[in-house]
Amino acid sequence: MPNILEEIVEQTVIDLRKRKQERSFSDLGDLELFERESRDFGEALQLENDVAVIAEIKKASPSKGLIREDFDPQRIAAQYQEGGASAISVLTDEPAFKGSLKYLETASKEVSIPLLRKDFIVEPYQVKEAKAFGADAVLLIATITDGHQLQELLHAAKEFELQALVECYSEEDFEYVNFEHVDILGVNNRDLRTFDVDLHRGVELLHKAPEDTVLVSESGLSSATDLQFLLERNIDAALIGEYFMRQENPGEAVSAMKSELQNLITTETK
Ligand SMILES: O=C(O)c1ccccc1NCC(=O)[C@H](O)[C@H](O)COP(=O)(O)O
Repeated sequence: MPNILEEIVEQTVIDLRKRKQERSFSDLGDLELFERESRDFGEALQLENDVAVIAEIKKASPSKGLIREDFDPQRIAAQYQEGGASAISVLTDEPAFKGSLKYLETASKEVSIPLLRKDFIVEPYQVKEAKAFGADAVLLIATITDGHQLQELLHAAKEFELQALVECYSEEDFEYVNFEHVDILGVNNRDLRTFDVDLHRGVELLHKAPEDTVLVSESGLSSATDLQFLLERNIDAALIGEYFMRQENPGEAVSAMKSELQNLITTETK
């Protein structure tokens, strides 16, 4: 596992320990949103002649520090939905990303499109927490788990009626992924040792998944040309955070990127 992930997970586990002392696993089931019916994340990512955009609510990151000063998760969620995002990813990790479960809860009450909890999930407690704060899907990072742990987390996701986006960074991570239980695969284009982004490498890895897997390209995407690159290679969805968060109206930026992609497609088929 790259060092940066080791550091993030170490802090996440300390933070998680505190939350578990404040609220037990069974008490999570008493929270208001726990009974809410999940929205279909996987289905939302499968569009005809288009790339679904998973727009991310991301205040800060370890590589860039504070990304957005004027940060109102409720407004951003509403703008993303209005701009045509297919789903929203909410970073809930506090130590490294200044995220919060409260942002997830706020977004869940604001929009009707599916929500992904983006965090560093290592225990079933965090999966139940995702459900209790309004998520429809969880990100499970293969490289921070072993095969057994990943299976346990996938099982928890199923129990709480959440879908799972399983994320790989490298070919070695595929060892832990049992595709009989994984329908949605993401590959992170960012090399965590150098922070360099390589879309070609990401797509190459995604194509190693079985044919009916929903494929998601993650990180470093910032233009309609990037989406066109993905569309031409049969990638279903793009997870985009920093680029949208740096725009004045993140939702208008989603809408502009999606229309530009359609223009590019039409121009090239003329
Ligand atoms: O964003 C980071 O710096 C980062 C560093 C270490 C581990 C994960 C990291 N990001 C999480 C993500 O995967 C991204 O937030 C997500 O894919 C969106 O990426 P981007 O569009 O580049 O903000």
